Formats: sequence, structure tokens, C-alpha cells
Amino acid sequence: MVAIKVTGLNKTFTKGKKALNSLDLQIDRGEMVALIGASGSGKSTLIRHISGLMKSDSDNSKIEVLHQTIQENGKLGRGVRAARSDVGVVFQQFNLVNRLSVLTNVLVGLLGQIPRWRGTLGLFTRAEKMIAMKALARVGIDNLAEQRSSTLSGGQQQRAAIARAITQGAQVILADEPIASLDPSSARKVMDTLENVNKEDGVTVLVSLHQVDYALRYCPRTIAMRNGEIIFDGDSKRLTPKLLEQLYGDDSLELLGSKQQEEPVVTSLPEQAVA
Ligand SMILES: Nc1ncnc2c1ncn2[C@@H]1O[C@H](COP(=O)(O)OP(=O)(O)OP(=O)(O)O)[C@@H](O)[C@H]1O
Repeated sequence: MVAIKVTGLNKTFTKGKKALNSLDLQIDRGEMVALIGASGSGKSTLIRHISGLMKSDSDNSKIEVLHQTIQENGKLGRGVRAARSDVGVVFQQFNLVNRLSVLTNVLVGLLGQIPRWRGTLGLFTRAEKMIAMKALARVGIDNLAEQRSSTLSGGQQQRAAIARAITQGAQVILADEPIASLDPSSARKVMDTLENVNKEDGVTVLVSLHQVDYALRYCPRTIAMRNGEIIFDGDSKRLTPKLLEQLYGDDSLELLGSKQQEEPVVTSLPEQAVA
């Protein structure tokens, strides 16, 4: 079954320059797919369109998620609200309401499923709180449930956002550079969590990444973008440094960046540098 289908997607912010150019893609249910590309290649713009947060140019295009139309020819589909309830979105930052507890932030995932007045008043039942606590345990931060969200580290905030998507019952998770500002250890925990939700629950995951080594490690399939176009779509293992250089030229160094960061920069001072 198809989870995400994008046909003929165009987006123009500045006249004469397309941020997305005739983009077609299809992702099946249960896949975990990386979206890579140098800065400005169009990853975030694509994810915003799939989640219905941004409208395309008004030409012949269509985006469907789980067979529900998110948008068509630049207009949001009628079922976009219903469709959004199946989609959890994790951003690079600002996923949580800082002044609320972690638990309340995760309970926000249930807002589409409970009467609006209860949501507005923040009145959640014991059973609902249990669901949220289970999700927090799943991502390994149930001990932080009562803390204000502002006190969480970057990686913990990302995991809370994933817990919110689990609580929501999302069938598709769109994660827009969820590890871009994290250290390697926190980044791995976030990616482990996404992998777990994908493998255990069959949730379809599309995750945009700057670093190709995370794509290789976690995602069987990678879609690579450049200048708003898809220039590679296939087995992540095929993305060798050589192929990346062919695809991106000097920009390939940006995509190999985290590998370089994880390697020790200086192991010992050269002898002549010691006074
Ligand atoms: N709101 C906007 N207004 C004008 N131009 C925009 C807007 N959002 C994105 N763009 C442009 O669209 C292009 C694609 O940007 P996008 O943020 O999608 O790239 P990206 O691959 O996600 O980059 P990064 O990795 O730096 O986040 C860029 O040229 C960017 O400047």
C-alpha cells in the first residue's frame, strides 16, 4: 500500500527559480526513507508540502498520504484535517511548548481525538495519560514526564516529539532534520527511536538528514535532492563517497560532514609544536 504519493510538485518562492521542480515520488507503507541534500536543496520545503503546511504552485500536482488528498493543484484537499491526524511531524527545533510539562506536550497528540473543550482546558483522562506515559517510556524519557519541556536537552525534546506522534497514533512520521543540532550520541538515540517505531509499529518514516552516514545506517532507501529535483532514489548502500561526489561535486563534503566530526581532529600535538 502506498503511504506517500507526490505527483508533479512545483514550488516557486522567487520568480524564475523553482524550489521544487516537477517532483514525483512514492513511498510505500512501512518504509524508512532518508531525504538528503545540501543546504537549500528543498528538503524542508518538500516535507512542509507533504504535511500540508505549505501549498504548491497552482499547476497540475497532487500529494496524497495514505490515499487521502493533502493538496491538489495548489489547494488543500477536503480531507486534509483527517489526513493530518495520521501524520506526525518532527521539526529540527521548537517542537514543544516550553512552559508546559513534557507529559502535556505528549498529550497534545490526542487533541484531534477528544472533545475540543477538554483539549482547551487540558483535561485528560487517566487512560489518556497512561497512553502518553507509555509512549514516553517507549522513547526512554518517562522519568522526565513532569518536567517543564524547556528543561529538556535537544535530543530529549526530539524524543518527546516522537512520543507525541506515537500518542497521536500517527501512521506516517515526517521528520525534518531532527538530528541537525544534536551531538552524535543524542542523534543516534533519536534515530534509534525512529527506527524502533518503524520496525515495531510499521510506521512509515521519511526523515531529512544532512549527513549521509545516518542515512546509510538507518534507512534502506535514500532520496537525494539537488536544486529542488530528485537526483537519486534507491538503495542507500549505493551512495558511496564517489557517487556523492558525482551527484554533488564539492557539496558532497557537506553531506559527509558528520563522519568527519566523529573522527578525532587532533590526536596528539606534533613534536615541533611542543615548546
Ligand atoms: N519561505 C521561503 N521564502 C523564500 N524562499 C524560500 C522559503 N523557504 C525556502 N526557500 C528557498 O527554497 C529553497 C529550498 O529551501 P529548503 O529550506 O527547502 O532547503 P533544505 O534542503 O531544507 O535546506 P537546509 O538543509 O538548509 O534546511 C532555498 O533556495 C530556500 O532559500
